[in-house]
Amino acid sequence: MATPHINAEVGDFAETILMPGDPLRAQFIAETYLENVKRVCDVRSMYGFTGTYKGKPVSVMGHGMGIPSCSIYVHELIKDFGVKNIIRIGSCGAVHDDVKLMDVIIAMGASTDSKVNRIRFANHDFAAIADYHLLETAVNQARAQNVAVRVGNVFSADLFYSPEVGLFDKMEKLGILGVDMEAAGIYGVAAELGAKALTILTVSDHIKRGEKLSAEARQHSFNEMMNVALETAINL
Ligand SMILES: O=P(O)(O)O[C@H]1O[C@H](CO)[C@@H](O)[C@H]1O
Ligand SMILES: O=c1cc[nH]c(=O)[nH]1
Repeated sequence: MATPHINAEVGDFAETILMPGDPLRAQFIAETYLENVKRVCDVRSMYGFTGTYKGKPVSVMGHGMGIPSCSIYVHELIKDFGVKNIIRIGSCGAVHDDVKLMDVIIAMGASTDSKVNRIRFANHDFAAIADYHLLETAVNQARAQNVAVRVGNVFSADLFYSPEVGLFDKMEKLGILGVDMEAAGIYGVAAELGAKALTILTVSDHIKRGEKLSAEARQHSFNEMMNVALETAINL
């Protein structure tokens, strides 16, 4: 039955869903990679699609920007629509000298300045981590496709434009590979509701060097990440 944010029916989504922040990236993926595609929801133009990839069912849907937005969609997809595996496919900023635009990062864990996981966990630190099977499958699929991936810790920030002087230097020192705005929240929702989650990111900005991809490139050019995510989705 439809929820306040997803106007689909039970059974409309596959067990595994790919989720970018941008609903137009979701549409691009559905139109470019999936066959037999049906648009299954469109509330607030947050488009969701289900189709097949190499004959196996896969869904793709946007989740918006920031932990509050993605938490609503991921919660309802798991609880109301039976989705079992969430694979976020996002963009991120880099802070390390040796990480460059278009590099692909797999978030083994996600640090954050958001309080959501403390709210879930009696104000204690919660280690927001990827599901190991999803992680291992993604690494294996990347190797099979000769896609170089970095695997490690990312940082999910509440603010895209951070006023905290020096925060990015601290991140670099602590080995944070990329900065996004959702991974830690999605890992928290998945843990709370007993689902599996993974985040794969493509570097769209170098925060320290001031380098940026265009909006068009963020929507249409992340093919290596899409291929790794789609092959992961059908090899679980
Ligand atoms: O490209 P997406 O998946 O939206 O991810 C990143 O891009 C947005 C900010 O530009 C935030 O949602 C951030 O996490
Ligand atoms: O959250 C994000 C996403 C892309 N680039 C950034 O700098 N931060």
